[in-house]
Amino acid sequence: ANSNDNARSGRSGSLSSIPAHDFVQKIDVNPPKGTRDFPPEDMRLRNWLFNHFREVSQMFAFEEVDFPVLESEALFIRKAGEEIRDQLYCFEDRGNRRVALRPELTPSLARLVIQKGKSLSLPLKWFAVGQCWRYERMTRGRRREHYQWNMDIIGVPDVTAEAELISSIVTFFKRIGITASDVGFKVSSRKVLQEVLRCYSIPNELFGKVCIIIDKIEKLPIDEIKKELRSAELSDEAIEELLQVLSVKSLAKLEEKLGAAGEAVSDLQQLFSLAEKFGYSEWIQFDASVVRGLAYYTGIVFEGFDREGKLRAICGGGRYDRLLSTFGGEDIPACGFGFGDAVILELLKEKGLIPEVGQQVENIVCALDTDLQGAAASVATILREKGQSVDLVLENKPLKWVFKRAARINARRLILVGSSEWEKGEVSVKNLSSGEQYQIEVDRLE
Ligand SMILES: CC(=O)Nc1cnc2ccccc2c1
Repeated sequence: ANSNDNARSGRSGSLSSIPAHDFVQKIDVNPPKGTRDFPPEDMRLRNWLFNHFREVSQMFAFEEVDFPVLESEALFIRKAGEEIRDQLYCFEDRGNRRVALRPELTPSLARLVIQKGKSLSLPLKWFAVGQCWRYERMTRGRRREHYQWNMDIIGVPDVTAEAELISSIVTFFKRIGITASDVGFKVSSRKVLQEVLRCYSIPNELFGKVCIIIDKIEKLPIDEIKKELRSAELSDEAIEELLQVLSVKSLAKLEEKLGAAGEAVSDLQQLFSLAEKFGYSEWIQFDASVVRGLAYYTGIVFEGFDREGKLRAICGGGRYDRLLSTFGGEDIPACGFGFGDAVILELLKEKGLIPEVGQQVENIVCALDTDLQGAAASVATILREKGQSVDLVLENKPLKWVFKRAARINARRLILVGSSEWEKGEVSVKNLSSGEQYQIEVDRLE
């Protein structure tokens, strides 16, 4: 039995005579593997970032939504060989239900759209900022959670929707000081793959799987890619043609290859001309090799990248016109993107753009002796009712301590409640930036 048992059974004398600390097992005070705490300074930076996510979303008239972090596992079971599936944080709950911590937000959004069905008036413009999870063997020491900003447009079949989404991300980048020389967007369409596969009469079911294999093209040796494509029943001829098309460097060359009649070329041409109207042409480039690693994309796909090539993709998205029917709903055209909270902070660090977000408190209020603690509380309440922030000193502390705290919380002014002033209904105020000092009736404080 461990020492706790002794304590409980009292075998070793009465508890009070023994310091409790002998018995309590120290728990691990770190957060679970792959997860983070957000102490105040980190939380201020996170709020700074998420406030920009929200302000841009609202500037584009998107409405905020959210979903449970816990979903039925079935929502994420796809058979296309995605990494996100291999790392699903899934388990059986105490009701023997197969559940999962969401690895992404889009399937939950699709579920809610189906649930709401006809009561929704299209188009929907929804955004969310939510924590997403993956279960990786800690061999890779990577994080198991991150926060993702998503924006989705549901009910618009035109590439005007994708153009709008890219515009919102460009707006976000500009707000935080990132320029077109720092990052760009690689843009392509999965209809390119579709048109090639159709020439080789590859069945549609294989489309998702082929995309997931192609998405690994920069991570695996080309022979491995070919091997996986062969095991997906593609002929060598189809594989060669596929890899050929994926290396096309311009929209003009693509048109030569696929002809101008196909949707792939016309969608991309429309997107690039819209980009000009939106004013973000210098942010985007055609890159046939972009397919993204999610099986459900069906059209335009794009990803934000750092031009120095040091970091992983900053964000990514695309059109997913067939997702709802995979859950038994009626298909509604849709597109969206996901923007994680990790890579962007690495980029901001690289560019020296991490903002100084200190605590900002307007007032620190302190009673000069204990029998004025109530008076100090009433002063704090008056100021708070005027909408001001107040750090009320809650114990009888020496002035030296109060000044140190005032500096640490970056208070604008110090309000001292002293007996002689209080008898006149006044307090004494010290402006902590100018040093100016004066007495004033509390009601005249603003
Ligand atoms: C760089 C990083 O933290 N990526 C990350 C971290 N956690 C995740 C959790 C779920 C899905 C994708 C994830 C991706």
